Amino acid sequence: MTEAGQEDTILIWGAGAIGGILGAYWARAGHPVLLVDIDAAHVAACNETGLHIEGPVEEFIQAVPAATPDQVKGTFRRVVLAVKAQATEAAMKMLLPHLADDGYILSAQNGLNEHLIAELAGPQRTMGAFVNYGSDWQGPGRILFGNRGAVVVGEIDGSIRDRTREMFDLLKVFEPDAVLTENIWSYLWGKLGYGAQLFATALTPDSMSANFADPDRVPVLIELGREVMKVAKAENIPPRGFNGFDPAAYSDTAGDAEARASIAALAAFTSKTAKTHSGIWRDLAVRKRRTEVDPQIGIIVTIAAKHGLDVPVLARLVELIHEIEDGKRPQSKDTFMELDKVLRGTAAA
Ligand SMILES: NC(=O)C1=CN([C@@H]2O[C@H](COP(=O)(O)OP(=O)(O)OC[C@H]3O[C@@H](n4cnc5c(N)ncnc54)[C@H](OP(=O)(O)O)[C@@H]3O)[C@@H](O)[C@H]2O)C=CC1
Ligand SMILES: CC(C)(CO)C(=O)C(=O)O
Repeated sequence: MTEAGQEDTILIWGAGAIGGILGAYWARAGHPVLLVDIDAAHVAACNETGLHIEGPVEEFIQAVPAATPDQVKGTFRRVVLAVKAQATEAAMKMLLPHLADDGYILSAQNGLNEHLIAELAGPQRTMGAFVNYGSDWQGPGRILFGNRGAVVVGEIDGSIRDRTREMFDLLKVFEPDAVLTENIWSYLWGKLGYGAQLFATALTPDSMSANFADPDRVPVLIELGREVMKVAKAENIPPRGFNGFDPAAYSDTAGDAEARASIAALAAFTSKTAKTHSGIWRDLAVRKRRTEVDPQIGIIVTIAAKHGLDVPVLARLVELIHEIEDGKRPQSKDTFMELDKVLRGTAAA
């Protein structure tokens, strides 16, 4: 599909909601891009009719070359990995033969995938990113761009290199307010806090905003933020805020008023998107597939245990998501309120 020697083409591995948007914007701006996805129908649609970006942010159709993994030839200097976290290892095995020795992989994912990428590709070939824009893969060749959101790039060792500035400039093509950081882990841990809250919203059929606005659910949402921030502190990471999520509001020195204000800000931010529900909700309710709960939330429980910390609400959240995945529980407010029982110490042993 792509000839050897085309090292400057940006390879986007995983061309769904997040990768597809990046690819469409970069291609429109004249950057050479190749989308790679295991969904053959999506690849065919991108090649035949172009990628349709839909929704309130911008609507356009962009021609972008696309390939399935087996069709990719040659090596590339810049690879963006945008698969779900649980697909990282399999995708890495497919893409590593195509990564130039002096190239890098940018993780445009939720979670701490940069650790696994660094293990497999080497820390020198790993770059971190935090993305909080909202998008949904709708079907072959169609992606909803629901809302703009924070976009941050940084090296995993905190250095700022020519390649980091180059990627920063590329991200600004797509998101003018993108940020270049010397501490990408701060943002990734901030997103883990927000991510835990989003996983809880996916226990119900309700929108993200309706969950954040429900007074019954606020204590649990606050506690999830607090548990994640406690673990971040033990890891010596000072989490950064974005788009209504204020990590300081969940610290051990903050009171309920600060935490409630952050939840209200999240209710407001999530009310202004065409992507009304999280990707987790979508995996469960629409795509009927397993979620990223183990690499995103399970990993926090594991890290907490290493520090001797108790995170019972996070641990129960992992169980409840698995029970929904396994068809043992519905997405309902009752399921959400199982977390409240843990918080109040009234859960059955
Ligand atoms: N969507 C959003 O609004 C946001 C998502 N994120 C994060 O971004 C990451 C990507 O999520 P998102 O774009 O939503 O996910 P999508 O499922 O929309 O896109 C991922 C794409 O990668 C494909 N894929 C899976 N395995 C491989 C592989 N081995 N090689 C090539 N392609 C593969 C998938 O195919 P198939 O579906 O057939 O498996 C799918 O088309 C996740 O970590 C998510 O949490 C972060 C912020 C916002
Ligand atoms: C923050 C959000 C909701 C995208 O905006 C997300 O990360 C998700 O869908 O999981």
